[in-house]
Amino acid sequence: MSNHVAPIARLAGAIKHYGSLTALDGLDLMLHRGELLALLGPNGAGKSTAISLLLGLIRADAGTVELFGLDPQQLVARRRIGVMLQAASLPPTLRVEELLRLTASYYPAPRALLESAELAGIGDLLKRPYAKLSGGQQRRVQFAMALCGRPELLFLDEPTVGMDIEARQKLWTTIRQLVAEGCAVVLTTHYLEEAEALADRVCVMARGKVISEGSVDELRARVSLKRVRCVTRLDVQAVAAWPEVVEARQEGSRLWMSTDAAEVLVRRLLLADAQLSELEVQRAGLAEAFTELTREADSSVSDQREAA
Ligand SMILES: Nc1ncnc2c1ncn2[C@@H]1O[C@H](COP(=O)(O)OP(=O)(O)OP(=O)(O)O)[C@@H](O)[C@H]1O
Repeated sequence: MSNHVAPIARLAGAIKHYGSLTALDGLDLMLHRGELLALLGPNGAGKSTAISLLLGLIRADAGTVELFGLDPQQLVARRRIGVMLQAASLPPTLRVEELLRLTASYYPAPRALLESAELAGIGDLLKRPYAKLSGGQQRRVQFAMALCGRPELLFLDEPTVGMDIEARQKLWTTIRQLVAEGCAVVLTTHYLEEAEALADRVCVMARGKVISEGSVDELRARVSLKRVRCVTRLDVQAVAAWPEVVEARQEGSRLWMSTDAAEVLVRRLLLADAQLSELEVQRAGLAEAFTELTREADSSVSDQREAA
């Protein structure tokens, strides 16, 4: 993505304190048109705080926060975005159709009602009262509300929590379609396969800062871990205690391990079990990369504390 084009959203050196707690500690983030950025990080990393700043819901204590080059609290900037937050409190007596019409009325050039409903897969829910829907159905309605204004930028905070597999796949397909049409998306998720499936770029946050940033492939390549799988009689707990094994677990008939010394581990496995079969070695997935990156960030903070 070209960096010469003005970003759609930008945080530069953003700092946010809640009392003595530092929620954002000089956060830098940038997003361009047609780009899907996944914001990952453990609980409390500052993801929702970063989104709240970009939505103009809270103010930064220091640093720059811009939406379309403007202060996010300006209505003209907010009319160009769609939002799906974690907790949505909506008037419970309204029917889905009424909620969608009401939301669309805030935007200058909204989509037709049926188009929004189709994109979110809620065509059959339009006449139903919102409060009577299941959690997953309510999330789909919230998605329809987020996209009904034809936004140039969508904020999706944990969008697929509570959705079944079919609803999640439908949402992913629609997100891809919107991005292909030029819409930018900021996605936060704890489902790493969701970031893996959708993101052009991933920012891993910890303690209010970006600790690693790149494409899914770049993040994977940045960590040295490999994933080893095989069918073996060896005991998972015994293998987990080997020094070259970072993590081990049983998955059905297979033993699954992550390691930073794949060759050493493979030699040891083959020596320990001559009957071992179906051996596979792969580069780490995003999940292992994420765990290793956040663990590195944790240990560098405790090293600094010990040195102080
Ligand atoms: N309104 C608030 N008042 C006080 N502390 C807050 C407030 N909002 C967030 N925090 C704190 O700021 C830190 C960052 O929170 P934030 O919700 O941004 O994290 P997050 O990465 O979105 O976490 P999660 O993955 O759990 O949603 C946390 O320590 C949280 O407890």
